[in-house]
Amino acid sequence: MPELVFFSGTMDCGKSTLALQIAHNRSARGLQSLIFTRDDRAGEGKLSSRLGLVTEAVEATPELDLYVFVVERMSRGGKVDYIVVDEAQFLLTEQIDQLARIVDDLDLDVFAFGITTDFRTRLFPGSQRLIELADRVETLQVEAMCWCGARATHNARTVGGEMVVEGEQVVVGDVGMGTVGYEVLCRRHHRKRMTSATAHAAALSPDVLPVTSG
Ligand SMILES: Nc1ncnc2c1ncn2[C@@H]1O[C@H](COP(=O)(O)OP(=O)(O)O)[C@@H](O)[C@H]1O
Ligand SMILES: Cc1cn([C@H]2C[C@H](O)[C@@H](COP(=O)(O)O)O2)c(=O)[nH]c1=O
Repeated sequence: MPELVFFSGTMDCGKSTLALQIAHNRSARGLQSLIFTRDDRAGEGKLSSRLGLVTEAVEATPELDLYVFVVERMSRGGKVDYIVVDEAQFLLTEQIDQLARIVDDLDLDVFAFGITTDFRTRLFPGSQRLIELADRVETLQVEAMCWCGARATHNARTVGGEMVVEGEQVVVGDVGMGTVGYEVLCRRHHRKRMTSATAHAAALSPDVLPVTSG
């Protein structure tokens, strides 16, 4: 039975790598993927992993009807055995509905990959719709870690090194890079707005040095 599967997690937990692995393993068995992505850091029409692998993909712009795109490709004789979608959090809710229709009406598996929540800990609309519609939601097995060693469950945004909790929901970027950067944290440290830089600064502060007697 074909499925809509949502592989979700924080940034930097290996989602794009798994997407590429699924496509690689299936293509080794002669199965043809159709890969969609949206706003990958590597540029338009790319699916890229931090391990250095990158592949061509169809850019799922807001105007693109994914169901119609797949039907047209198949009716022109194109082989499509399954669908991979990366950065699925950026898709419109209607596009997630189109993915569900691809599974139900075209009998194709759809593997969608994306972060669940934004830097304010709020669901992205695309991820919310995936949680509502997916046959399965899978958490990735390789855990991203907070600086404290706990499992990272949330994404923090930093601007000029400072953690922020206000701003545009979508700002394409990477962990630990650029003026606007991201860091994965556990919930406790996301709540306390404590990034690795803040924690490091606090550890160096004389206020927290052990008090010696005498
Ligand atoms: N130099 C490296 N050596 C080994 N693994 C790495 C290296 N750089 C990144 N990774 C792995 O790649 C993961 C990020 O993969 P990626 O697919 O880009 O993540 P996501 O799509 O979830 O943001 C990291 O969590 C880490 O496991
Ligand atoms: C938390 C958060 C992230 N983003 C952006 C930053 C990256 O471009 C992608 C996530 O990519 P990854 O492959 O999962 O690392 O999402 C954003 O726009 N808004 C946010 O709140």
